Formats: sequence, C-alpha cells, structure tokens
Amino acid sequence: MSNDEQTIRAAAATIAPPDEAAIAAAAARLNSLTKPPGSLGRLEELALQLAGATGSARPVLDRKAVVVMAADHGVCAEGVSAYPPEVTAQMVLNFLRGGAAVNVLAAQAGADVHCVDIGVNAELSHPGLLARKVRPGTANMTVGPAMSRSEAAAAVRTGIVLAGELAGQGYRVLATGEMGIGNTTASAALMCVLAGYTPEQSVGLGTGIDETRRGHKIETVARAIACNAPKASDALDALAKVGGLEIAGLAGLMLGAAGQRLPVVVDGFISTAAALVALRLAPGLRPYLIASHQSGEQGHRLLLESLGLRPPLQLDMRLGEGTGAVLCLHLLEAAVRVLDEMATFAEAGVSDKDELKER
Ligand SMILES: O=C(O)c1ccc[n+]([C@@H]2O[C@H](COP(=O)([O-])O)[C@@H](O)[C@H]2O)c1
Ligand SMILES: Cc1cc2nc[nH]c2cc1C
Repeated sequence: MSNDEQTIRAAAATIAPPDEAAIAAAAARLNSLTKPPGSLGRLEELALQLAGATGSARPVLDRKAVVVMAADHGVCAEGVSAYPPEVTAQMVLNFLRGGAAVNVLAAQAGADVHCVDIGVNAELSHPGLLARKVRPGTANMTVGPAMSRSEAAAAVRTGIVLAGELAGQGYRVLATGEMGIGNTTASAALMCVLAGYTPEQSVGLGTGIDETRRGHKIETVARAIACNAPKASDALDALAKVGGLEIAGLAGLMLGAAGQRLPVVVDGFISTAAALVALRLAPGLRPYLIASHQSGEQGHRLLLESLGLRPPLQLDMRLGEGTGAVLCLHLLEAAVRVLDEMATFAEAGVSDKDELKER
C-alpha cells in the first residue's frame, strides 16, 4: 500500500466517535430552555450533532471557512456540460477576486473562502490561491481511467492535510464547495458504482443541458463504467476510474476535518458524491457530516437518501461552489446561539410543564 493510502487509513482510524457526554449535556440544557421540548425541531437536532462532533455542550463556531476545490474533467470531450471547460479556471479567478456567488454568501455568513487548485487544466497564479495541483485535469473516463489510483490517493491526502492546516488556523467548522465543469458526470458515475443507482437515476442537467444531451450524458456514464469496471467494494478504485480530483480532495477534507473534531457542512450533488466516497473510506465520519441543502440536480435526492442525510434546506439551487453549504452556516450559528444564549425556565421565571401537573 502506498504512503498516501496509509495516510488515508490512518486519518480514518483517527476519527473519534461523537462525544455522548456533550450530547447529553446539550440535550439537558435544550430541555431546560424556555420552550416546549423539541419545539425548535431540526435546530435542536443540529445543536446536538454539533455538541457530539465538537465535544462541547456549548459549541462555539466563531471561525468558519468554505473550501472550494477546483479541477477539470477529461470527460468534457464527450459534450456532457452546457459550458466549456475553460470556465473552471475562469471561475477560480472569480473566486479569488471575490466576485462569485459563494464569496457574497460566505461573507454574509461570516465565513472565509479558501480556493484550491487541486487539478485545474491551466497554470494559475494568484496570492490567494492554494496551489495543490495533483495533475492538470482528469483523463476522459470513457476511454480509460480518469486518473491512477495513486493520483486519487494523493488528492484525498491533499484534502486531509488541508483540513489539518485549517484546524491549526483556528477554524471551528468547514463547509465544502467545488468548481469543475463536467463534475456532475463524474459524480453521477460514482453514485452508480458506489450506491448502486442506474445512470438514468443519477444523471441530471448539471449546468443546464437539455433532455437530448442528458440522454447522451446517461450513455456517457454507462460507457465510462463499462470501460473501466470500477469496483463497488473499493471506493478508491471507483474514485480513480470515474471520479474527479476535486471530489477526491473534498473526500479527504471531510476525513481530515472529522479527525480534528470539526463538523463539515456538505454542499450539493458533487460534494455529496465526495461524502459517499469519504463514508466508504471511513464510516465513522457520519456524525461529523451535516447536509446543507437538496440541490436541484436530479440525482441528489436519491443520493442523500441512500446516505441517510437529511438537509434542512431545499432552495432549488444547483450552483455548487459551496453556496448551499454557506447558507446552512446561518442555521448552525442559530443552533449554537440557542444553546448558549436562551434563558432557562428557572432564570426567566417561566412555569415549566411539570409545574402544571403538580397543581
Ligand atoms: O451543487 C450542485 O448540486 C450542482 C449541480 C449542478 C451543477 N453544479 C456546478 O456546475 C458544474 C458542473 O456542471 P456540469 O454540467 O459541467 O457537469 C460544477 O462547477 C458544479 O459546481 C453544481
Ligand atoms: C458560470 C458558472 C459558475 C459556476 N459555479 C459553479 N459551477 C459553475 C458553472 C458555471 C458555468
């Protein structure tokens, strides 16, 4: 086994189970606050999950970041996207200049944007760019593997290392984002191989192709799988053969974050495909993953369902970049503020329901 694969194994083994004592203390506090038990619904569930992940009954999410991993896809040669592949590099520069949707929404949510070149097919240079290119784009997966197993492992490791760096910088929660023309094709292929769905169920309109082109995209995914015979039981094999560099990097980021007790907010279809890979590499990751929104990409609903993830938001968004994940950060902030700032029945002099029974 390569060094990178050993690093992945070690990262998976480092992930601690959720802190049950912190969850119990947070639950007791939630039940002492001036509201009927459970009446804040999913916000209470998020508060408990954050307590378990962070190991604190009063989690603090003062520093937030969204990591946008960017990479290109050789499968674009098959005509599977509405946009040309050059848009990947062009959007990276847009992220770095602060002009993209994720920049606006992250600023509103108080999150920093970190943009990573993990496999863009252009030489990019910008002081803000995290230059971590594993290779310039994947190969066309309809004629051979998208990348080698060692490149896939290196990309996962890149995400693990980055999570460690961000934890060291004091971030308390990470959101996932990605940019990669063609990456809904790779994500759909991974969904077929690892979650057992058909190309018809997994393929959507991506950036906005029409139904005719979707038919071609379905057939492209089927051909990629037939050509490479990726192993359903080996997530790294599937990732190498029909995945993508940004998907691999995000899978690693999730493993690395969980190893540092950082909760990870998962964005849309592509980020959830990365979560699928990451969960196969490390099932213990689950308590650290928070799904943010159900994207408009057609396969996302089934993929979320198969992973048992229930996102709180459904806004018909299908942009990617981490836009849904950073919107969800507002809900996480709301959940921790409820835990921290609400008055208890005793403090506020409000009668609890048991007092009625005693009368
Ligand atoms: O996040 C999603 O659910 C989502 C759904 C559709 C498209 N995208 C974004 O659009 C790009 C991929 O679309 P496509 O059509 O080129 O495969 C990529 O940059 C993604 O960030 C993202
Ligand atoms: C313009 C544009 C912005 C994006 N952001 C994420 N994916 C994208 C795809 C396109 C085409």
